[in-house]
Amino acid sequence: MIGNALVAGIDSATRWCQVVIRDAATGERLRAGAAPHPDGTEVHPSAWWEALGQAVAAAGGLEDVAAVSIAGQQHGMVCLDDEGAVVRPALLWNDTRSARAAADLVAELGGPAAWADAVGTVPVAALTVAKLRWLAGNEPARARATAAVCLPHDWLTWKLGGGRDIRMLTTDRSDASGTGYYSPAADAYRPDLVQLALGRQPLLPKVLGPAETARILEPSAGFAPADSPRIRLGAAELNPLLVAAGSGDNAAAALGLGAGPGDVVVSIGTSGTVFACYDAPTADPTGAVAGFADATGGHLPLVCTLNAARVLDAAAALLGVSLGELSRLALSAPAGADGLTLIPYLEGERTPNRPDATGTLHGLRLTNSTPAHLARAYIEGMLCGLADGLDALSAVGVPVERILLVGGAARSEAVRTIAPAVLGRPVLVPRAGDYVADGAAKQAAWALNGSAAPPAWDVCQAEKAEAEPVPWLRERYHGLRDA
Ligand SMILES: Nc1ncnc2c1ncn2[C@@H]1O[C@H](COP(=O)(O)OP(=O)(O)O)[C@@H](O)[C@H]1O
Ligand SMILES: O=C(CO)[C@@H](O)[C@H](O)COP(=O)(O)O
Repeated sequence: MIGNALVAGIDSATRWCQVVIRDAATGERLRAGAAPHPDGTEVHPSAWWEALGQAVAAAGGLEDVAAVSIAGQQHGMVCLDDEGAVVRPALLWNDTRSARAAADLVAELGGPAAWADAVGTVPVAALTVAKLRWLAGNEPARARATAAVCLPHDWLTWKLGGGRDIRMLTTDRSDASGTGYYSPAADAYRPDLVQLALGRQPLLPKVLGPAETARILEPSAGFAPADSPRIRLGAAELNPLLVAAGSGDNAAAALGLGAGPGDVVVSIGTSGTVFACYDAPTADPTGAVAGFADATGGHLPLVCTLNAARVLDAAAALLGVSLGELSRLALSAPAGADGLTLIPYLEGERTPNRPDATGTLHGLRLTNSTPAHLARAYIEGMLCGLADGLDALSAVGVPVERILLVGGAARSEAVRTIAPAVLGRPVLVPRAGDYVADGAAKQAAWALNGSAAPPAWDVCQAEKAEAEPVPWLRERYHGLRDA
């Protein structure tokens, strides 16, 4: 029974940390706070801890909160020595230096199908397993010093619990499934694949079930971590704080949105992701669909692109306009931008696996060399990349009945207007919200009340956006993408 208990959900994303505090029984949103993370694809975990402290303080602290759960950016490699000290800055999901290592691992196990069978996912640079191989090959001393390997949400959960003994590290199925050395179909680590990547066996976090508790922090035990006075975790007279298992950020978003069978979430944030809650594991040998686990005990087939909202940031910077003006410009140009097409691989690409690719603008003419055409081409190109993700999910048998469009770029009117045309179906656009943090808050409430299912709070009011599909635009894109 959770009465009027409060729960906190934390989203430790690539570029910032967001904290949301809700009523555990009703789901009412009470307070929130945020703080930025440093830029870059290699970040010291202490920066996440610092930001988490600032975000918690901005959200009014956790003194009155009964349970907390942390969702985090997936795949980042956090290496700890046997004393629990960080061995090197974490390599993040969007760091592509491990592309060669991923290709080597794929070949060494016998090809993409062997990986899809083993762990549901074919390694690319993003996956932790590839980063481990990169570490072994490029920083052997640091590889030898690595006594434990964990993920961003695992590390933060452990820090919240005092962060001393590496044997106390925990993770959950959803985030473990993004390492490349955990099989969500078998619900087990694959130590042989860790051995293949690193040449030895570091300690791996214990994998908790979706509603399990990672730690209970007793006030009398003085649980406020000494190195972060900004996290005001509670005074002695207050109740214990339950720390739930946490999850990967996309799994938390699915939980926060209440995505059900037939729902596909298209999230346009720092990463572009297309994913669905699904009842069976997937094993896509093409590598397009990663066979991740969700945060409820099921599966989360997912396609991830590196080029999403930041493509629009780049377009706005190029044109010297705000994001609002970029949207207005794009909507003033015709569908297809009079032949102007962007292949949006500005950061290389993960799906398709082209880590060294660059972006290309095709079809420039005098008539379409305008800010409006350029704005339209950037948005259409970015959306074409995500539409390919939708096709890839369908190809592995995932039903697509409703599309939920979320993420920072869904705030753009042009994105909301053009998305149904490019994706070829109507989209539901939930009101802008912190769905990852909301999912984490639901998980905290679930662990707290010990019920069979997560709370059914409805935090997601959505509007429908419809448009005439433009299949010719995608055909043109495909021709240029594969040229
Ligand atoms: N109105 C807008 N138009 C286009 N992009 C936007 C708008 N508002 C925010 N964004 C972009 O959304 C991105 C952040 O998305 P978000 O989903 O919050 O991030 P993350 O994936 O890191 O959690 C940023 O690149 C930001 O510029
Ligand atoms: O790598 C993936 C999914 O496989 C990314 O989705 C990361 O989990 C980072 O997410 P954001 O910071 O964009 O939310």
